[in-house]
Amino acid sequence: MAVYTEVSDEDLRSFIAQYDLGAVVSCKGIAEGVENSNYLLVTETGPFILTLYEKRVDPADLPFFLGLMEHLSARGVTCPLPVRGRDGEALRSLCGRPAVIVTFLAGMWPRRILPEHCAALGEGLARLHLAGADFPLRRANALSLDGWRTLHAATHGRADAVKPGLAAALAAELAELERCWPADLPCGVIHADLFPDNVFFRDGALSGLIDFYFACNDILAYDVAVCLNAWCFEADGSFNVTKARLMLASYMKVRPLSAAELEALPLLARGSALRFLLTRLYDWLNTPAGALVKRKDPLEYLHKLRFHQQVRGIGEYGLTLPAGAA
Ligand SMILES: Nc1ncnc2c1ncn2[C@@H]1O[C@H](COP(=O)(O)OP(=O)(O)OP(=O)(O)O)[C@@H](O)[C@H]1O
Ligand SMILES: N[C@@H](CCO)C(=O)O
Repeated sequence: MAVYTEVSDEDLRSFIAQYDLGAVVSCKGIAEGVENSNYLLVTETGPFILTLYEKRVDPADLPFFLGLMEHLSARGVTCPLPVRGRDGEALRSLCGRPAVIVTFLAGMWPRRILPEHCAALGEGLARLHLAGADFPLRRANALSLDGWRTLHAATHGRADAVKPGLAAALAAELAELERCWPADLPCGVIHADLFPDNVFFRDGALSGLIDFYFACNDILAYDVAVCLNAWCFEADGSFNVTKARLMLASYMKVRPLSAAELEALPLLARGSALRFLLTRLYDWLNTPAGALVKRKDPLEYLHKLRFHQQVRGIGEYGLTLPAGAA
């Protein structure tokens, strides 16, 4: 469970006194997520989410994340809205951590992913990309090539303890991606972590997106590749081409992908697989025994990386190149 920082009743009462939310009715740690401490906070005026930002969030990035949620929400993308206190500020400090209250989104993330979820996700992702186009703040992707190199250096020495040969496989893949990572694809604001547990559905329809704390400016099709990995593989490791085709086709109805973006997908999917393999590996090796957080399996992403290394064309993702493309 992701509650790294315990908040005492007294600290919470004086924190909430800075808002017009009424008195606290209850505040319970949420047993999901791995990055930040999240609480379901119920006050006299309704439910909210209280987040204390932990390890991977640089406080200097919070204006980008919070501003982005406000920007997207104003353009019809349903996502949490930061709640401002009486002083007009949304971002403050609690228990020595940066902390924010955001609005509560109704809905549930899908525990069993169906093809129709993938179709809705594709459309939602494309709408997010269009809505983010005029967001004025910028944030580089801290978990792209340079960040992977740093994580690689921090995990290299112990990777083989997780799986023999993993260290060499990671070194070779990182070197290859550094050599041929695309430099001229369309960029914009991406979510960068749009896994099923960050997408809520209600009555069968996508009802909202959460967890913008990896959002940044990067290659738009990289976000599509993150979703291919997170949504289109089955629990047994097999790739579900029907889900991929539906996701990509729905995305392209809202924001068509160019031939160059489509051709780059296998490479971008390898990069995305390496990103989650490295962050999971780092956490695997560095999460203290007894921590109240469930470590995610890095090797799931080694398997996905291997899959994309074998892909020879986007036909394997259920698509054909547009007419006239090389
Ligand atoms: N605005 C919200 N409305 C409703 N529930 C929310 C909201 N924000 C977070 N939650 C709940 O808290 C859980 C964890 O939130 P979140 O995914 O943001 O945490 P995290 O630690 O950043 O996780 P991750 O590992 O996905 O990066 C979600 O799965 C959801 O159940
Ligand atoms: N979505 C990430 C965890 C949060 O970054 C993963 O599954 O590894």
